[in-house]
Parts: sequence; structure tokens; C-alpha cells
Amino acid sequence: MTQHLAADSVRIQFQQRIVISGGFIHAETGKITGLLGRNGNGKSSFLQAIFGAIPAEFKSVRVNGEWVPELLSVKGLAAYLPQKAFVPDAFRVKTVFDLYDTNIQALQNLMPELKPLSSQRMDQVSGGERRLIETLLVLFRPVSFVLLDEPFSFLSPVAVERLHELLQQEKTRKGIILTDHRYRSITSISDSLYLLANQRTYLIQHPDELIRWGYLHE
Ligand SMILES: Nc1ncnc2c1ncn2[C@@H]1O[C@H](COP(=O)(O)OP(=O)(O)OP(=O)(O)O)[C@@H](O)[C@H]1O
Repeated sequence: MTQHLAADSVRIQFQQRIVISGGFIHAETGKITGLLGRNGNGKSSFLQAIFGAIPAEFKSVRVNGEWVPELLSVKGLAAYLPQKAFVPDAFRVKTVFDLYDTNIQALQNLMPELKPLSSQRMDQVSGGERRLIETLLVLFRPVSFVLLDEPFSFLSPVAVERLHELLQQEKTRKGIILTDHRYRSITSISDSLYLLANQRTYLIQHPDELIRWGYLHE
């Protein structure tokens, strides 16, 4: 059965400054929902507030019509990839996959480049390798929804391609919300697309709207 996640009336303020006054997004299992926006427009804050990692002045988050105050408090519901690295440096890659109950061998078959990394410590892998590892840890959580903040950062084109394939594969089991500045990656993979601008989210129906809102040049 398709599951639905709807967040609306999201209002986020830091001190006196309103960052988002009317945030709305809808995601569902089987689909990838892309979120675009210029630097500082509030994409990370929006995802964090929906997940429950930061407080919002106001928000309404519903899953299948039921109000859920914090996604993060409901077991098996959602997982979130923060923009910044989150796995401690001293952990070995294999240990982290074990802790996350993720089958590293199955992933290594899909991504052979992970093989030589499994015995390395997190602070010994490259920036792109670390990003990929942390993205996979979150993407493969046994949850209904994943929220991914800039999973393509630091990734080489071939790693981006592989991650595209894994996202397409995982969306058959999950609803995925994705934000990144590699906008072509987002537009090519998303089933629905939102833009954050002027403190609001807008559902984008046509790529031209990205130009009209000043996200892209003509
Ligand atoms: N904890 C905080 N305290 C005060 N201001 C904050 C805090 N977190 C974020 N901001 C501000 O809120 C605004 C939105 O930040 P956010 O990181 O959500 O934007 P973003 O769209 O994800 O940006 P980018 O694409 O550059 O990562 C920025 O102006 C930022 O400086």
C-alpha cells in the first residue's frame, strides 16, 4: 500500500529572522521528491524541521493522514541524511555497516568500489567515499521515508550514476525526499519537484518555472 508523507504550514525562524513562512511538501512511497533552492533558502532547515531534528515555530506533518509530531520518534518511519558528516572518525567502515544492520557484502556487489574501504577508518576514506558511505547507511535503513540532504556532494560522475541506480531501486520500497545543488541529478531522477524560494515551497510543473523563480539563468 502506498504511504504518504505530507508536511505543510512549516514555519522556521532563527532569532528574529523568518527563514520559512509557508513550507509544504508531499512525498509517497514509490516516488522520489526533489527539493531545489538557492544557497541559504532553508532547504536543510526545512528537512531538519520535518524530521524533528530542529524545532519549527509551526508545522503540520502527517503520515497517511495521521498527525506525527516528530518523524524521528516513530520507529521504522523515517531516516535522515544530514548535510554534514555524522559518523565518528574512529569507526571502521565495516563496523558502521554492522551497527546499521546493513549488509555491506550485498552493497559491495552493487558498488565494487566499496570493497577496499571496509577495513578503513572513517577518517581514512576520501570526502566522496565518506559521503557515499553515509548516504548508503541512511538510504538502506528499513524505514518508509528517507530525507537526504546533499547526497551527491563530493561524488565523482560515476559514483553519482551508481547512486542514481540505487535511489531508483530503493524507491520501490520507500518514499525519498532529496535535495542537492547538482540540480540536473535532481530533476532527472525526481517524480515530483519543489523549489524553495521567498520563504515558501512551490510545486514545479515545468522546468521553465526554475528560471522564472530565479533559480536558473535563462
Ligand atoms: N541554527 C541556526 N541559527 C541561525 N541561523 C541559522 C541556523 N541554521 C540555519 N540558519 C540560517 O538559515 C538560513 C537557511 O539555512 P539552510 O542551511 O537551511 O539553507 P540551505 O538552503 O540548506 O543552504 P545551502 O544550500 O547553502 O546548504 C541561512 O541563512 C542560515 O544562515
